[in-house]
Amino acid sequence: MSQNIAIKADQLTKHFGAFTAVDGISFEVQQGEIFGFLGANGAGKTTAMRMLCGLSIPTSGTATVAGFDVYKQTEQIKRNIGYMSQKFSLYEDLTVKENIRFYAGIYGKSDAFIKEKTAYLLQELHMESEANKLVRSLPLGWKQKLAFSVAIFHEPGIVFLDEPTGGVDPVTRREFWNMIYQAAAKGITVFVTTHYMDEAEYCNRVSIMVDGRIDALDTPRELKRSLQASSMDEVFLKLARKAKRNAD
Ligand SMILES: Nc1ncnc2c1ncn2[C@@H]1O[C@H](COP(=O)(O)OP(=O)(O)OP(=O)(O)O)[C@@H](O)[C@H]1O
Repeated sequence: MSQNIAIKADQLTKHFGAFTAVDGISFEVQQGEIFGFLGANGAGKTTAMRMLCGLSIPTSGTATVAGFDVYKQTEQIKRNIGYMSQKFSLYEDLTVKENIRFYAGIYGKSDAFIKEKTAYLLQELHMESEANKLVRSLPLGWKQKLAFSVAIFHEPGIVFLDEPTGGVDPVTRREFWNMIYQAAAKGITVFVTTHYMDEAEYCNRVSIMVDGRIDALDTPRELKRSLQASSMDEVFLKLARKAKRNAD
């Protein structure tokens, strides 16, 4: 069966001066896959993700995202992906509706598309009565769901999520993951970092970064089997224990 490759990295590397933040990582992510990108604090996840999103030029190595080159085609990458950063970038002093309109406008969507899809989205999120409220006034979990919805509003093929569920309760995280599954079921490739090991179990495949390198990459089931671990928590602890790099 031939599958489409959404993301391909080969020896991708990033130096900051003499420090190697990302050290020759290589992997492929298939279209529609939920790919977990794990690692301890400071392992290099955000740096790697920023290179893949066309936000930071690599020092060496190669990578393509949605078929576009991370050195030469960063604008095409940005148009074809969604990105939810750790400090997810909703405007707190705009309303829910204004935020949606703002981001949809960046991607050049028509007024008709924005109007129809906004109505659908607010209904899906059960946020119709919040439409005209400032984002500042929303609970964190709602903001995160809204930020995710905004990140995929322009219907990209790939979405990058950098610790999208930090700081919210398990029920809200579970609801967030239902949204991720729905996106993946529509064929959107999901590249997600998380520190929650229960979330790692929800991924199709998981890579674990240690000190800038990918130390393990497989399905959660296979990782547990090969490391003789009963949970992803244990897998993570066994690998992360080897880290020499100090977290910030
Ligand atoms: N602009 C920069 N200049 C210098 N060093 C940097 C820069 N950005 C990141 N680093 C360093 O690179 C390393 C990897 O950082 P990165 O943020 O990619 O890690 P991470 O795995 O995403 O961590 P976290 O889980 O805490 O977000 C860290 O030691 C960090 O201090």
